[in-house]
Amino acid sequence: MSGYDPEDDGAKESFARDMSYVDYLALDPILGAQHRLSDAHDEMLFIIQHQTSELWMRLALFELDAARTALGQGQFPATFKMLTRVARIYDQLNSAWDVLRTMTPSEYTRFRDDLGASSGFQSYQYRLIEFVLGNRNRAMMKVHEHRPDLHAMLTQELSRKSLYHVALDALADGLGTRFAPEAYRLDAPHQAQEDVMQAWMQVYRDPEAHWSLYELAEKLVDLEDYFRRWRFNHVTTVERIIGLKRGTGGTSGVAYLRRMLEVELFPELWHMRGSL
Ligand code: HEM
Ligand SMILES: N[C@@H](CC(=O)c1ccccc1NC=O)C(=O)O
Repeated sequence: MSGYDPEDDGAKESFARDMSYVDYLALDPILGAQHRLSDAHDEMLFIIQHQTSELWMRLALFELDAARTALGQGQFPATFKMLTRVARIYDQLNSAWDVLRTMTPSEYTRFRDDLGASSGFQSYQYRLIEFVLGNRNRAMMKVHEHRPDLHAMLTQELSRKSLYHVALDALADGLGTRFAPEAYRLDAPHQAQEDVMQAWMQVYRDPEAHWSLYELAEKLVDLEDYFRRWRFNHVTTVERIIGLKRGTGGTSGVAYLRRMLEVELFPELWHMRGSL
């Protein structure tokens, strides 16, 4: 495109008084926030990988919260669209591990000590996502006590119904039934309930009769499937990079992360499949 001058083409070029791309996207704070603590080349990758993950998690939270509201109002198509978007976000996060995996243990050790006791274990957005979905463990909030604002955000989330609780309301309404209160505990991980499992089985045995609930169930399973892949990619990357060392956050590291692979967000949706 030799000789091309955007001005001849009508491109606006003076932004002294108008909002520009840089202004709108707040690129100064965002692109000025990569503060390496070492001179290790790979630390830049490490920081950006985490910052981009946190940005995608921000969007995931935004969508999950809106999906929860829409579902509470019986707006199934809008809910499905947002849940599909969250699954796509996880697809993005899952692919991103391929970039981080280019870092070897030799390269990571060059700056690991500089990380101190900081760890993804302290990602409040990750914990909020778990809380919104229904995996609620108050013990995970303790690391945020030094930040009353973040602690309050997590506490506030525990006072609301989880996305799964709202899905169970929709399920109960659709089938004209009610579930025992154990299904609705606000501040504990959701435990599989027999009545809920029976209800989902009713839906799967006659999908045509309960199409919206059937679609909702599959969206939730899809979401959990992607979420599980994220956990698996994380633990595999961690093992590849630090082996069985303890985590900077103080946990057993890979052993802890393997244990987390067993978490079930929507247990009845997985358990009932073997009985169909
Ligand atoms: C070199 C790469 C990485 C290593 C070696 C690593 C290591 C670890 C370890 C050992 C833990 C357990 C907690 C601890 O004691 O520190 C952990 C937790 C965690 N990490 Fe990473 N991690 C890496 C990359 C990432 C990335 C890219 C993210 C994306 C945000 C992330 C997010 C998390 C989260 C959310 C937890 C808490 C998981 C839970 O409680 O279930 N990590 N990580
Ligand atoms: N827990 C990691 C350190 C780590 O990965 C980390 C450190 C600071 C900020 C984010 C991190 N990512 C995930 O845990 C480790 O034990 O090496």
